[in-house]
Parts: sequence; structure tokens; C-alpha cells
Amino acid sequence: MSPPWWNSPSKYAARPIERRPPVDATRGSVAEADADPRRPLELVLRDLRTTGNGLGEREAQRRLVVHGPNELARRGSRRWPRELLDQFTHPLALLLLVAAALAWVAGTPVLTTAIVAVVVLNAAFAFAQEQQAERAVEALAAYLPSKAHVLRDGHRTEVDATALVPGDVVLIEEGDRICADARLVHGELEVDLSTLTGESLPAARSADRLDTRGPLLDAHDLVFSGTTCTVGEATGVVTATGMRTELGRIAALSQRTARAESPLERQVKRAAWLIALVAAGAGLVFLPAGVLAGLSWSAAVTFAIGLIVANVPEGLLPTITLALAVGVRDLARRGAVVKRLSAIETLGSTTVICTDKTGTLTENRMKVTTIWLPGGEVSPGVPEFHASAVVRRLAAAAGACTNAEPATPGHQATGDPTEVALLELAALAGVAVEPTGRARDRRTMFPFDPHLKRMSTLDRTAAGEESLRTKGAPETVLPLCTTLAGEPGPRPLTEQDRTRLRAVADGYAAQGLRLLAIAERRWEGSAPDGLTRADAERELCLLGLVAMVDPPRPQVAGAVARAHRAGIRIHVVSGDNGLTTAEIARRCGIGSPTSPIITGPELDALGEPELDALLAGPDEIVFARSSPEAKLRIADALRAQRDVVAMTGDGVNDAPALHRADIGVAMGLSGTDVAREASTMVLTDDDFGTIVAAVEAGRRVYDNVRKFILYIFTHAVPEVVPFLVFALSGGAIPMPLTVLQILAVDLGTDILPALALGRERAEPGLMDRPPRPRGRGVIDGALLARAWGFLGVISAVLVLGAFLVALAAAGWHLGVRTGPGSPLRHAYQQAGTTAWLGLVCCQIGTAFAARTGHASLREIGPFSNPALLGGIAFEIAFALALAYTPFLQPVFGTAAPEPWQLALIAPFPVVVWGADELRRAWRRHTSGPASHPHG
Ligand SMILES: Nc1ncnc2c1ncn2[C@@H]1O[C@H](COP(=O)(O)OP(=O)(O)OP(=O)(O)O)[C@@H](O)[C@H]1O
Repeated sequence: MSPPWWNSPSKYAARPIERRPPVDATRGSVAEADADPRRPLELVLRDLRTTGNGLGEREAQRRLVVHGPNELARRGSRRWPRELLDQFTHPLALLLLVAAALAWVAGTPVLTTAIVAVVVLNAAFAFAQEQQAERAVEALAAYLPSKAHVLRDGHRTEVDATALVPGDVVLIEEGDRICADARLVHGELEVDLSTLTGESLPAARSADRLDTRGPLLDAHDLVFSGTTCTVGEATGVVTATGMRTELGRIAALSQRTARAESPLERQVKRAAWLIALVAAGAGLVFLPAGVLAGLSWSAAVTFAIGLIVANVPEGLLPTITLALAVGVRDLARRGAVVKRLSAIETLGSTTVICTDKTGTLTENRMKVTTIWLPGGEVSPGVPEFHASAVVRRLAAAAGACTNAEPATPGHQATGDPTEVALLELAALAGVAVEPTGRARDRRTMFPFDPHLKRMSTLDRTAAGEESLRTKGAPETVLPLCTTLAGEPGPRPLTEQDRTRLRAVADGYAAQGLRLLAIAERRWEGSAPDGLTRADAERELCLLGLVAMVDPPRPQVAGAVARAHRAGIRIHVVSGDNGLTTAEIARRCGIGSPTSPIITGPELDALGEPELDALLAGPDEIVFARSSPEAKLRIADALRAQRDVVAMTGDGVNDAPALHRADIGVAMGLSGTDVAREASTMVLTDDDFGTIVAAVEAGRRVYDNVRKFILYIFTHAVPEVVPFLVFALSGGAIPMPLTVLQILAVDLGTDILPALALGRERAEPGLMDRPPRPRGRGVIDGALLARAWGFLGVISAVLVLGAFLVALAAAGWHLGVRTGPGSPLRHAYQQAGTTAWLGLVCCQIGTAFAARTGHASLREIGPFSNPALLGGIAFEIAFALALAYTPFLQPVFGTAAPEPWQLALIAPFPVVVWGADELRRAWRRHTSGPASHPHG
């Protein structure tokens, strides 16, 4: 049987497979495409003109020019004609086209042209918005560059995955995404091939299991781009990159998958349909009513069609998609890359955040502050520290039992910050660790296991002995120890020692320090072959405890306070000690002195009902020494209570919990690729504060979508009511607005202000109100009541009032004819134009009212949305052009109003906005802090 991967002579053995200098690729192209990666390794390496030491940097650059970047070609460019066509064939557009056909049959070619223009304009607009949204989402990839570790010039280097070339030797670790097809050189792995094969169970891959038959994807010595490593470590030589990989071949065959629709988009689509149906119903009712009121059939049909066209909200959906996409793009700039548009709305309703401690609440920059030795406590750097042989032994053991790389001139340290701190300790104690020597001396490694919470290595030492070094959480290391190191020599570890050690550990932990126990076991000569982990990690000699600080990030306390104000609870789920975690949580403002601390074993002992009861309570809980499975249980229990859960994670084992939470949050800096892929949101700065900022952004985008909907729903009432009055009065009161005038509002004056509302900044108090309940629709009763029942009714009264006043001033009274040729014709057109401009004025007032759902306009400042001011300026210019341009007047049925008529409608914006301002003030007064904006 082949030795396990950790038994290889070194972790990334820079062991030459075949000493052959790298060859200039330009002198003979690498036969990458033709080389069968399953041939004997020597032949594969020869054809790829490489060695187990990897390529030289210059050679890699040359190959990059020859082979191109390691990325999949985009196939989207040819899809746009189809996407544009889709805009004309979706059901709402078809409904409008049917209306256009009816208008043609009814003998109104102008209306037909207008409706077709509406459809074309809408399609163009929607298409442009969707393209923009797609580009915004695609641009996110730049925020999450994929990285790969390679040997270049014999050194381990991190490069962009796009820079990988055939012949590169890649280093693959647990949690990595594999970025190119590769033949394993040595090591063993388990890989998740589900992206290629759909098979979700991990498959074993090993450098030592040659496979020359069967399908390529089943070959045991090959790994493929797009898959992930779930367990193990290996090196492999890249055999194919970019479109030549198996993933590339599949991508070349398949189309890009369609973007999944978000719940918000589904809701809006349903609402759009409902409104379209209501509009069609209103149109049908109007038809007989209009005829009874004295209209000709063709005029009645025209108006019925006008009603439908005016109220079908066909532009709603793309605008909302764009608002979401813009929200996603803004968030990415702030450090949170959201992978699905729908996540942005879920984020806004988050009720619970379950966060890690290390790196999320804290800086993840460890520094050893104190060492506890059997003979007493010592701080790094003091004279006793340098003088003590036990310190040196502890520091050497701790330094050897690491995989991190220490800092060198010009290079920062890399790897686990806990280990980097231990390497720094070793250097300070005069036993600096040099990675090549460490790799050379290592015989076996039992890697860090999140359940065991410890790691061990078996190393050859200078004295010709072999030594097992173990470091890990004191709770898991102490039970394995039987002796205690001391100056004269080890002595048995007594029960009193254990009690004392536990007290010492608790004392450090209560100060928020992170603790590691360091222990050792020595063999004269060699340790027995084939030692299992359980065999090796026993009868250890405890060398001491190392306490490290990892300070809370300075901005976390503020973010926690904001989350609390926003009604969000925060539970800490950490692998660390309970007291340490509780102290860090306390410093961040999470929990109270009476908050429960539940350790892993305690959680395991809790039944589901007890866990549910615990989580249903008001407390914020510290889950300490927890396993990745604990996260899954917590996420499930919270979701069962209809909480909306954001859960952080970074390891491979966190992937199921990240999947299960409503918002899985992965760490972009310290997390594994597997966690990143399982998550919905990736923090590019690993900072807890960014999660809260993302929640805020989610709330803002959702709010803005509602503002936008409020605005475009409101105008339906002043448009429809005059028709109803006309019909109900049996034609005695003439119709103020023409169909084309209504279309001019929907598609001319309203569009830009509506879009600008979608970009409104966060309203004050946004994070002072409780989360939106799960499942509450974006269009709810409160929004409709405000749009139709309040703003709409006020606008309708004003519009109709202006019309009647203008008409009456010209001598009109009930029943007097205003049709073509009648003496009042011009006055009627002037009155109609006054009403129409009045409607535009009401919409300006509505726009200002819609800017806030709860706060007063003064709080956000009337001029703080310049796009809205620009949109309103356009709206006014457009409206005046329609009213005063001679060649447009006959088309739209307008006539220039008298100055006094303009003066009559000029205050309308203030009246509409002012009424809503008073309503909001009254609501603030009666309901206290904002609960339901727009309600
Ligand atoms: N590289 C390591 N080698 C050995 N032991 C470690 C190592 N890293 C952490 N430990 C021990 O395992 C414990 C759990 O570590 P883990 O990484 O699961 O959680 P954490 O980083 O402390 O906290 P969090 O889960 O909040 O990020 C630590 O408290 C420490 O005692």
C-alpha cells in the first residue's frame, strides 16, 4: 500500500523527479493538447518540458504568452439578439401588442403607433438595464480573484489562477479549488468532482495510483479544473489550462446557465400581472360605461386601451433587477461580494448573525504574550525567557509543529496566524525554524483536526532521536499527557497538577487569551513504522502552555451596536475556549454577563427541543469548542424558528452550514475556496463590520425598490379617476386627459425620477427598526394604501379640481359641450393641459414624499439626491415642451394654458408632499421608532 500523503518526506517535497532544465517554450511548444496525461509520469513531465521543481518564472511568462491565460472564454456576446427579442415576446409586451392591434382595428392609427412606440421603448430600456445588471454581476469576479500555489524557481509562490501554464507544478491543499487540469506528482487527495460529474461524494485521488484505462474523469492520478480538494495535500503538474481543460470542454458545449429569479423579482412579476389584469378589467368595464356616457364605440375602445396601456407596469421588473445589481456592485466595493442578486433582499431581513471569533471579531494577528512553564510564568523577551532550556525546548517543538512560513526579508509570513506567532516565538528563543529544514526532518504529520483541536508532527531531531510534537487546545492535549517537563527532567503529571493547570488555563482564558498546550514524546532512534494517530498521541510530556492575544478589531464594537439597534441578535460560534470566547464577545459588546456559554459537548447533549428553547430566548449565546456540525445544527434550529440566519465559516467542514444558512458568509482572506464556493456572500476583508454593512445595504436596496414602486403606482389613481367621473356622470363632465397624455406621463415624465428613487441613500433610522419579517411581500397593503389610498387620492382631487376650475372660468357648466367645433373647445384643451401639468406637478410632490418612508424630508435634505433633481428638471422640461410646442400640441391634444392656470397648479408639488410629510409626522408621533416604512 502506498504511504499516506502525510508520510511523504516533506510537505511539498521539492524533490526533483527528473533533473532537466526548463526549456524555452518558444523553441518548441509544449505538446499539452496532445499529451495523454495518463502516460507514465516521466513522459508527461518530458512532454511538458518541466520537472518536479516547477518552471522558472521567465519560462512561465513565456508559456503564458504562448498558451494564453488560464480562463474560460466567455460565450455571451452572441446572445444579445436573442435577449433583445425576448423583450418583445414576454407576456406583458404581447398584451400591449394585442392592444395596439385592437387600436388599429378601432381606427386609431396614432394610438397604435404610440403603443408600438411604448413597446419598443420599453424593450430597449429593459434590455439596456438587464445588460447593465449582468455586467455589474460579472464584474464581481474581479473582487474574488482565484489564486493558486505553485513552485516557481523551486519556491512556493502564490499566483493568480489565470497565470497558470502547462508544466507548472501546483500545490493543492485541503479546501483549495483546483484551477487547472493536473497530473498528481505525489500526495493523496479527496476531491469533489460534482461540478464536472454531478457526483457529490468525494473521490479519492493519489499520485501513486496509475490509471491508464477508463474515462479520463475517473483516472485516480488526475485532478481537474473547477473541482475542489476536500481532504489531503498533493503536488501536481499542470497538463491543461483554460479552454483545454475538461471544464473548458464542457463549457464550450453548454450555454451559460440562466440566472435564477429572486423571490423579490418573482413577487414583482406576480404583482405586475395582477395589475395588468386589473387594468384590463378596468378597461373592459370602461368600454360599456364610456358608450353609455355618450362616447362613440371607437372612442370608448381607444380609452379602454389607453387605460390598459397606461397601467401595465411593464418596465417594473428590469428596473428592480438593475436596482438589485447596483446594490450588489456597491456592496462589493465595500468588501462583501454577494453571489446571488436575491441575497441582497434576504440580507435586509437578517434576524440572527452567527459569527466565528478568530479573524471575524478579532484581527487574526496573534502574538504570544505569556508562556506558562512548570517552573512558573515567563514573558517572551525577558532575561529568564532567553536563559531557560525548557523555553527553548517548548519553542522548538511549537515551531516544528507548524506549516506556516516565517517572514523573510522582502516576504511576509504566510499561513495560519497561530502558527506564525509560534514561529516568531521560536525565532525569539533562538531556535528559528527554517521551512526547508522543517520539511526535511518531518516524517509524519497528523494535521489540525477541528474536532480533535490539535495537530502533531513526527520529526527527526538533531540528537538522532525522533520526537512527536503536539500542539492544541489544552482540553484535548492535557488528557494525552502523562508527564510534565522540568529543569532536571520530566516528572509524572499528578491530579493536583491537572487541577492547577485547568485553573491556570481558565485564568488566561478569562483575559480573552487564546491558549495552546505544547507537548512532546520522544523515541530513542526511530519511532515505530505505521504509527496511527491514536498510537502516536499518547504518553506525552507537557512542555507548557502558550497564551496569545488576538485583539478584537476596533470597529467591531460599533458594528455590533448597530446590529443590536437593528434588532439583530448575534451568537458567537467558535472553536476556541468558552472563557476566551466569552471575554472577546464581551469586549465586542455581544451578550451580557449572564449570557449562556455552551460548549461543544454540552451542545451535543442538548436535545432538539432544548436547543430550540435556548435559541428562542432573548439571550445572545457563546457556543464554544464547537464543531462544524454544531454550526449546522444551530443554523437548522434557527431556521426552524423562522429566523433569517447569516452564518460565517471558513473551513471545508463549514460548507454544509454555509449552504444551510439563509446567508452563508465566507472569509475571503483566510477562508478556504470550498467555504467560499458554498457561501452566498464572501467578505473580502473578513471583517464582522462588513456583515452589518451588508445588512444595511440589503435594507436600503429593498426600501428603494419600494420607493420606486410607490412612485409609479401612485399616478394610476389621478389617471383613472377622471375617466370614472366622466363615465359615472354620463358624459356630463368631460374627460380631462387624452390617452396620449397619459402615456406621456408613464413613459416620458415619470421614468427618470423613478429611477433616481431607486438610488436613494439610506434613510435615517434604517438600522433602528426591527428586521422585516420573513415572507413579507415587497408590495403589501401598507404600500398600496399609501400609493393609491393617500397620495393617489390627493393627486386625483387636485387634478380634477384644476380641470374643473379652469373649465368653469371659461363659462362651462354641467352638460355644456366641449367637443370639436364647440365654442369652448380651446378652453377645454387649455383646462385639459392644466390638469395634465397638474398631474406632473403631483408626481413631483409624490417623488419627494416617496424619498422617505418614515423620516422627514428635512432629515435627509431636499437636495441630497441630485439624480432626482435632474430627473425632475427633465420632467418639467418635457412637460412644458408638450404643452407649448406648436407641432406637438395637435398630437397630444394640448393647448398653452393661461399664466393664472399655471399659478393654480404650481403649488401642487408642495401640497402632495406636504400632506405626506404631515402623515409621516403623525405616524412618527403615534408609533414611535419606525417599524413599517412606507406604511
Ligand atoms: N494550527 C493549530 N494547531 C493546533 N491547534 C490549534 C491550531 N489552531 C487552533 N488550534 C486550537 O484549536 C482550537 C480551535 O481552533 P479553531 O480554529 O477551530 O477555532 P478558533 O480559530 O479558535 O475560533 P473560530 O472558530 O472562532 O475562528 C483553538 O482554540 C486552539 O486551541
